[in-house]
Formats: sequence, structure tokens, C-alpha cells
Amino acid sequence: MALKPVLGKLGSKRVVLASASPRRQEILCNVGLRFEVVPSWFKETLEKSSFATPYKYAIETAKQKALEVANRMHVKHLRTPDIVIGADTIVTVDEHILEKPVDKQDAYRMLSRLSGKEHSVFTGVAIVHCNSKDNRLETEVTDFYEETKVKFADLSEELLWEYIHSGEPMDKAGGYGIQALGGMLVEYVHGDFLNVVGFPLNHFCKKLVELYYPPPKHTLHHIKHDSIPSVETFENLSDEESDSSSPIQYKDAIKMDRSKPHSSGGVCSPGSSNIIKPNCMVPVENRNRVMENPDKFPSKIVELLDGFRASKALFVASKLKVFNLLKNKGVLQSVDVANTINASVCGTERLLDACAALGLLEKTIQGYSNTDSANTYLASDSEDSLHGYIIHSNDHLWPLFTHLESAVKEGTMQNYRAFGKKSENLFQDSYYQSMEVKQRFMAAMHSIAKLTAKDVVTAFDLSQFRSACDLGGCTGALANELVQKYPNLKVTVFDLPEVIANVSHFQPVGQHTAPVTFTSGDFFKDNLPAADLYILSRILHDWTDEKIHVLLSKISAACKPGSALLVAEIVLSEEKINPPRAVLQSLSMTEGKQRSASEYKQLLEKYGFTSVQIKITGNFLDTILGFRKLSAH
Ligand SMILES: Cc1cn([C@H]2C[C@H](O)[C@@H](COP(=O)(O)OP(=O)(O)OP(=O)(O)O)O2)c(=O)[nH]c1=O
Repeated sequence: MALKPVLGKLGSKRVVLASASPRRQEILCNVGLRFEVVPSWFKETLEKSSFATPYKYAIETAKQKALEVANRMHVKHLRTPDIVIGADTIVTVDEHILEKPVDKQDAYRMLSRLSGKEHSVFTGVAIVHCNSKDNRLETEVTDFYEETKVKFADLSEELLWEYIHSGEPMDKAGGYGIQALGGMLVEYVHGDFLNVVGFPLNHFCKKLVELYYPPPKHTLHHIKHDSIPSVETFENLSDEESDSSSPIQYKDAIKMDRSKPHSSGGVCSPGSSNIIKPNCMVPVENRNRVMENPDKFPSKIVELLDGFRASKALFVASKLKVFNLLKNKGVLQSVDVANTINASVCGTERLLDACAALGLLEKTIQGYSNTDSANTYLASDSEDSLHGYIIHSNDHLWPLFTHLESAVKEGTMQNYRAFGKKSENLFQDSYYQSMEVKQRFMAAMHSIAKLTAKDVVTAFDLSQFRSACDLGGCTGALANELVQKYPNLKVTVFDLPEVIANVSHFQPVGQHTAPVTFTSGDFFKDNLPAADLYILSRILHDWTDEKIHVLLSKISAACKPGSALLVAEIVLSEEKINPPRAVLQSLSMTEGKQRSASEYKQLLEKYGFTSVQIKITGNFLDTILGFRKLSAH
């Protein structure tokens, strides 16, 4: 069976997965599909009783999830995707539909209902093809569903509660995860295992083949209804497309996935970003080669092993401004690039080839050129550039991570080994001690804040607030996005004097909204500016519990009833191993830590904030909003 031609066709399309589910991301990543992740904001509140069957409900929800993302990307960012994939998984038992439990009691109700019985897991999938015509979005929806039967053993109360307390049930339909600890509850599975995990891969691949290579009429009789069409279906392909000297044994690959859901294919960074993920940037060709021999080749480990080379290639190409050069010049031969960046021709050629292999550059007979993604995110003068953060990663994080072994042994940040400096205060001693480091750090924070600001300011409706104060708001990138979105909001950025002294050249030109006010001070020591809404974006994970106590006590005291605190951080899954970005970030060994949704909720509640809501954006930053209640704790 050849999947390669289908992936080849999709390789040139902008494919978006409208899902925050790390499982869905991993399953699709594993087959070598290149896609972006934009979680859907569609609320799963369709009236269940209005659907004749449970699967129709799942399909409709999947469709609405995908359409919401297609519309949002079209309207808000003017970046219309080609294909949006949405999915919805439900569990049905005794004619009841079970979705994700809202709390532990709900999980208990669901799991005791499933105990000792067979139930069905349905996943509805929608594949939405999009087209922008005269600025209007046109969509064409293909949908399907898959059913898998699962039988649970009789569950004792003890086992049930032990499982619930593991935290695993909370983000899963029916309150269990068959792929992890929940597997111990299961007696048998009839049907597609991955369907239970959230995505019916086999059926999805059949649909893709159907959509992209509909069988010529005279070969229809070769196709069995329940199998992926055989290679004969592709006899009308061009040589290049049908090159299947070692065709992928698709069913085998899937079988292997079922027994080891995390094996084979690229390393995924579930829920981490809406940029194409680096591992998903591995050229389709290479990944397919890996898939040909799935059990003989530890591809995931090899990718991790090579990861440092890939990061460093990106860092060096960025530092040498290769992406800026190609953005300005279009296409260049390696010798021209080498002459301009003042480097050896052979070294430059190797670097450019590495960038092309990583999917950052295109290579043709005419020379090298930027991919769209490099133009958008890697050229330092682009609106959404990550250049500042990449340079910070190279100059600051890379030296720290070369001392990871000592960091793990000692449990401390490795500033002294990496830079010859002991830091008592992360910011004053490490980041702001020299003008060069200060500007580099501010540029890094600026690029991350610009990339994430839209998600942070649109996660919740903030129109009820009159004034906001972004504590540690650095260059004001988030504040500027706030005043764009809420022109009547008065926004103050509060940061250390050495930061405020340097914000001027980060300000947007030609912005017609009320200016942001910058006030200098130390949020641990000084009085906070008055505001209805306080914002802590990427602050809490850096500090000890003691310092957080000081800061949150001050904010709590400064808040009037009805005021609120908006926190932007990467929220960990309850089992604390996803998204990997957050987990890997912890290895820097700052004094602070990353937290899960329930930990952020508890933290805010401890300081008098109620009605805490959490929005997992699936991008760089998630958001948490809590309101100050009437009387303080
Ligand atoms: C039954 C079962 C479900 N699940 C998961 C799959 C889905 O992620 C989740 C069902 O919730 P969904 O609403 O289908 O998906 P989601 O909220 O996780 O993500 P999104 O809406 O953004 O696409 O339950 C497992 O991981 N293992 C299981 O055994």
C-alpha cells in the first residue's frame, strides 16, 4: 500500500489539526503527516437528544470543531488553511453518551457505569477542505466515524478510586485512557485501538486515499471495502508519485502502533505550538524511509539523538542571518550566500543543505530559498520573528544545557559553570548584568510575547476591565496587543528600571491606539500600580513558592472585589509529562516550576481568586483567569 503519494500531495498543503489532544497529534505525527496544531474553541454543547445516533453527534461535533478553526484562521489571521481536521471521541453505554468528566465524582459515576460491561467508543472525524474566494471562506466537508467495542473488568471501589486519584481520567472521554494506566481496567477491545485513543488512523488513511486518489472506475473491483486500497489503485500515477520500490506495509505499521502506541515515526511535541513542529518538518521522504522498517529502526531515538545538531544548525543559520538574506534576495547559490555572510563555501553549503533537510529552506537547481515558515518566523525583521528567542537559546540556554548533567546532580541552575557567574537573582544577576545580555534577553522575550500575545488576549473576553497592569511585561508586546484588542483599556507595564529604560526601540510604529504606560519598579518590593486586571505572563514558573507567595499576596491585596488576575503559562497535563516543551523547560533548573491546571487553580484560589477558568490554547502559552472574591482569605 502506498501512502507516500498521498503524503506527498498533502506536503504542499497547509494542513491544520483542530485539536488540543496530544494523542491525536502524536498519532498523526507518527504517520509522517506535516500539520500545524490549532485547538478548536468550539464548545461541546450540541443537544445530544437531537441526534438519532451517538455517532452522528460525534461527527457533528468534530465538524463544528474543524469549522470553527477554519473560520477563525480565515477571519482573524487571514491565513486560510487548505485542510482542517477535527475529531470527537465519545463513549456510549446503556444509551448514554459519556464525554470528559467534569470532576472526580463525575469520573467515578462514569467508571462505575462502565464496570463489568461492554461499551462502545465512537470517534467522529471531519476533514474540511477550505478555499478563500473573494475573501469568503468556502468549505467542503468529508466526515466519517469509527466504532470500537471495549469491555471493562469488574472494578472494585478501591481500584476505581486509585485510578481516579491518578488524575488520568480528567481529559478523556468516559474517564479513562486505554493507552496508559486505564489499560488495566480493560478485558478486551474489538476494533481499532487508536480509535479509542482518539483518532481512527486506519479509516482516516483510507479516506485520504479515497479523496486524493479516487480509483479509476475500471479498477473498482480490486478494492475490498474494509481494506486500504491496494497499490493497483495507483496505476495511473506519475513515476515520481508512484515510486514505491519499498511500499510501506501500512497495516503492519498500524499493528505496531496498536501494540506500542508511542513507537515509530517522528518525535511529537504534543500541544506545544501552532508552528509546524520541528520534528514534523522532517522531510516526508525521510520519514517514509524510516517507516519502511519500523521495528528494525529506532527512529524516535535516532531523531532525539540528532536533535542537538538540528537545533544548532537552526541557531547558526539564524545567527549568520541566512534567513534574512534569502528573504531579501529570493533564491541564491551557496557561493553567493557564503560570500555575503563571510563564511567558507563548503561550510555554508553544508549548513544550507542541513537547513533544507530540516524543512527550513527549499533547495532547487536554481539555489536555496526560504520556506514560508522561514520567511515568517526566522527572518529577524519579520513581524512574527522568533529570531530573538533563537539567539537567546543559542547564547544563553545552550551553554546552560551543556551542563545538564551537573544541573541534574546538583538540582541547580548552571550559571556559574556556563558563564562564570553565580546568580542570586535570576533577572538582576543573569539577564540584566550587561547591556548585551540585557538586550538579547529583552529581544527574546519580545519575540515570544509577540508570537503568543494574540492567544493570550483573546483567550477570554476582557472587555469588562477598564485598566490592566502587566507585571514583568518587559517590552510591552502583550500590552500593545491588549490595547489593539480593547482600545478603551488603560494598560500599564510594570518592570524593573533597567528594563523600562530600554523599551523604546521595541515599540510598534504607526499604531493608532492609546499608548501603553511604562512604570518601573520591583514587583516583589514596590507598590503595584492600581488596576482592575493584573497580568502575569511567563512569570510564575521562574520563582520559588516563597517569592510567589510575596507576589500573589501583593496582587491579591491590590485587587478590589471583581478585579481579576490573568496568568499565561504553559499548563502541564495532570500527569506532568505533556507538553514536552514545558517539561524540557524545567531542566533549566530555575528556582520555580511548571504547574498543571489543577495546581494553578489551587494556587489562585489560595490567594482569594475564584471562578478560575483555564484555557489550553495548545500554542506556546495557555491562560488562566481568576476573579477576586468579596473577602480575602
Ligand atoms: C476513551 C479514551 C479517550 N481518550 C481521549 C481522546 C480524546 O482526546 C478525549 C475525548 O475528548 P474530545 O472532546 O474528543 O477531544 P479533546 O477535548 O481531548 O481534544 P479536542 O476537542 O481539542 O480535539 O479522550 C483517550 O486518550 N484514551 C481513551 O481510552
